[in-house]
Amino acid sequence: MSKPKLYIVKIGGNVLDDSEALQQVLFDFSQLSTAKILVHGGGKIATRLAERLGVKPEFHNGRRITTAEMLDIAVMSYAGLTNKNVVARLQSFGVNAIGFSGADGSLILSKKRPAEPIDFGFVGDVEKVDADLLKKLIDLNLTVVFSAITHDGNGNLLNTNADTIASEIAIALSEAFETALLYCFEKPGVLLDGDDDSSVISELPHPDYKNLVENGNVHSGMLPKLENCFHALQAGVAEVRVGSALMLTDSKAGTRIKL
Ligand SMILES: Nc1ncnc2c1ncn2[C@@H]1O[C@H](COP(=O)(O)OP(=O)(O)O)[C@@H](O)[C@H]1O
Ligand SMILES: CC(=O)N[C@@H](CCC(=O)OP(=O)(O)O)C(=O)O
Repeated sequence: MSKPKLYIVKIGGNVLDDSEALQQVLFDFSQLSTAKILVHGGGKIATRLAERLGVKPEFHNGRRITTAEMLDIAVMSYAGLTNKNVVARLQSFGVNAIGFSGADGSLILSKKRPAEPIDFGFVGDVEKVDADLLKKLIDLNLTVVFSAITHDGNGNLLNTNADTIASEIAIALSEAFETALLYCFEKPGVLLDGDDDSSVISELPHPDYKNLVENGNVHSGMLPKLENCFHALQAGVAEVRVGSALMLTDSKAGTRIKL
């Protein structure tokens, strides 16, 4: 018997930061007729909140260093304001959305990243996703909305990259579902030329990706995103695409990642 389809859709910081773009992506998400899970980031919003609160955001090679103060802000911003806004908007579209961090129901357990070679602070690497509980929530017709916060099982919350949360959830649910992992961001796909939106690469197999990295066509946030994509495919996720909200209504939109 074939498995039921499950969409895991991740929305990035620039989309969350643009009220109209967010409304469109959430509406399109609400129209998916199969089971679905939403994962959101919000790095940009947390950085702005930190600045407003007089906390200096710190980064190493573009990746956030989560100090104790920054962790508090991340929890307030991701698991609080952003998560609840997304849930409320989905409710307005008739989706029975329920917002969680990884600590809720212990849905995502993580481990604090070692301080060597670089100390990223209170950052968690995903150890376990409770696929059974997620499946039960899906069976209840609930649409889970995850923020980028997990826990270590010892009472500590940890900041966890939202792209990684999305790929680990997709992997954990791939036994029970035919999983489609969609990374929605502000561009139409992986671009050959970052400044030219018409240069979308429609299919990206791993050898081509390696060439793009060598030639500098793919850089910064797109590097870990694509690493998550290939990891997900290797671990049994059926379909992985990167692109704009158009992917939710058009199966040909965005960049299809291949092994
Ligand atoms: N070849 C490429 N095509 C598209 N975007 C790219 C490319 N190389 C680097 N990028 C950058 O990657 C960013 C997306 O990564 P990131 O900011 O982590 O996404 P998200 O908004 O999902 O968190 C884009 O905003 C863009 O600046
Ligand atoms: C550990 C880590 O990288 N945490 C991310 C979580 C938010 C996120 O992933 O947001 P985007 O998807 O909008 O980038 C951060 O604090 O920036």
